[in-house]
Amino acid sequence: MPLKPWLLADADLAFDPHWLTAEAAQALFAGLLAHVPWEVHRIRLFGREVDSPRLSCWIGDPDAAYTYSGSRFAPRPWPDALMPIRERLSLELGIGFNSVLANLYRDGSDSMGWHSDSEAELGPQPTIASVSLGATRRFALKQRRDPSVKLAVDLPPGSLLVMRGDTQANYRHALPRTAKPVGARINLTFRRIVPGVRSS
Ligand SMILES: O=C(O)CCC(=O)C(=O)O
Ligand SMILES: [Fe+2]
Repeated sequence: MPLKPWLLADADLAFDPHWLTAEAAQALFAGLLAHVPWEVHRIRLFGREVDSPRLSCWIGDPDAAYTYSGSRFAPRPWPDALMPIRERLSLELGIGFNSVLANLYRDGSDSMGWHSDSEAELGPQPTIASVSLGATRRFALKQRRDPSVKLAVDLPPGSLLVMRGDTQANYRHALPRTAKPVGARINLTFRRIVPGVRSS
């Protein structure tokens, strides 16, 4: 099924609920769960350093160093299982993705707060390709200028959400916690770090 555009003012979003087959999504989920060196990243929240409420791993080419939530991460090497995914995304979207942030939400109490992926290393109009695996969780977008302009959507396993153009400049997004009993979810956000650019 092709990527379908999603209409949201001043954003550029596209979605394919079945980018991977159920079998491929399940196999990738199991492989990454077992083999990615998951760690707790520290994030800055209201001026204080705290553990982020999820497990993460920053993966990328050696020159794709990245600052995330105020901390600088040297990327881990690419696991074999991600190479075909990276290839296919780069071909389909015409972007040389050189890094991916993998997040593991162990259950409904793991989450990601409101943010936009607007670090200087990503350039002014970054294309971010988000692949979801495991449990379905709700993803939310909220316009910066008028927070009543918002969208929430369930991201099922095997789905691909592409955020590009001015989406990061005009919107924040989040993966809210949920009281519903849910299993583990892995999300992969493929990015292109512009070599040589770094934020302060
Ligand atoms: O888990 C998600 O769907 C979103 C992850 C995200 O926003 C990020 O990695 O920057
Ligand atoms: Fe994000």
